[in-house]
Amino acid sequence: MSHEHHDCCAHHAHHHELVIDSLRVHYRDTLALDGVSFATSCGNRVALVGPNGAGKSTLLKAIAGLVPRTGGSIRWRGSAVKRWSREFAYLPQREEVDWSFPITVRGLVEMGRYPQTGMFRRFRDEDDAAVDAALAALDLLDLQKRQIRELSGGQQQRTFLARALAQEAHVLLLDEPFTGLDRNASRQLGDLLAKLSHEGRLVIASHHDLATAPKLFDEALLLKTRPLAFGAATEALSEANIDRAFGHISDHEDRATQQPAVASAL
Ligand SMILES: Nc1ncnc2c1ncn2[C@@H]1O[C@H](COP(=O)(O)OP(=O)(O)OP(=O)(O)O)[C@@H](O)[C@H]1O
Repeated sequence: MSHEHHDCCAHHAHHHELVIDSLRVHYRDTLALDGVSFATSCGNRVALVGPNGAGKSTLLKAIAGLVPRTGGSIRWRGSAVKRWSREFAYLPQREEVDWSFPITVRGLVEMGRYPQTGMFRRFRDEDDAAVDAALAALDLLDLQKRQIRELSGGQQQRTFLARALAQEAHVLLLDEPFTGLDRNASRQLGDLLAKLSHEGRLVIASHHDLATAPKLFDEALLLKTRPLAFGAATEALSEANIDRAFGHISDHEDRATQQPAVASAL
C-alpha cells in the first residue's frame, strides 16, 4: 500500500485524478449541492469560493465520503469514492473541533495512524516513524507533549495537517484553514500548502478571502449550490463571476466600500 504514496501523481500527470460529475447533495429538504462537476489533479491547490451556505463545507465532506450523495459521482484515480478512505483527510473548521478534549499534539497526530493500525493495535516502529516525520514536517516536535487546548490557531491548523500527513493522505480537504490566522501564520500556512502540493498532494480548501485566493490557490471553483465557474483561480474569480456569486451591489451603495469577502465573513 505504502508504495502508492510515492507513486501518487507523478505517473498520472496527464489524467485528472479527481473527477466529480453532476454531484448532488440534499440534507432532508435542503438542496445543498446540485450539478457540481469539475476535475483536477494532484499537485494543485483548489479554492472553493462562494457565499455563506453555498455548499463549500458540504462539497469537502462529500469528497471525503462524510456526507452521502443523492446524485452524481466522485471518482478518485479511476475508482468510485463511496465512503471514507485513508487517502482523503478532512480538516474541519476550527469551531467544529472540541479543543477542550484532553489529547496532546502527538496523540492527535497518532490518530492519523489508526486507519493503518486499528484503534487497539500496538503502534509499530513504522507508525512512530510516520508520526515523528509528520511532527517534524510541521515544526511541531517541540510542542508534541502540549495539550491541543493550549495551542494558538496556527499551531492547531498545523497539528491537524500533521495528522493528515501521518495518515499518508493524498487529498487534503480543508475547511477554511486561513480563518483566524494572523499574517505570519497565514503566510506560513500558505507556504506549507504550496510545499504539500509541490510534493504531489491535492489540496482543496474553502476560502473566504477573495483578495488572497489567486495567490494561495492554483484553481478555484466558484460555487452557489451550483458551480458558477471553475478554472485557473484568477479567471474563475473574475469580477463578473464574483458578482454573479455574491449578488450585484445596489446602485445606491458605494461599490468601493462593499467587499464581498467581508460581507460573506460576517
Ligand atoms: N447538517 C446539516 N443539516 C441540514 N442542512 C445543512 C447541514 N449542513 C449544512 N446544511 C445546509 O446546506 C447548505 C450548504 O451548507 P454548507 O455548510 O455546505 O455551506 P458553506 O458554503 O460551507 O457555508 P459557510 O460559508 O457559511 O460555511 C446550507 O443551506 C446549510 O444550511
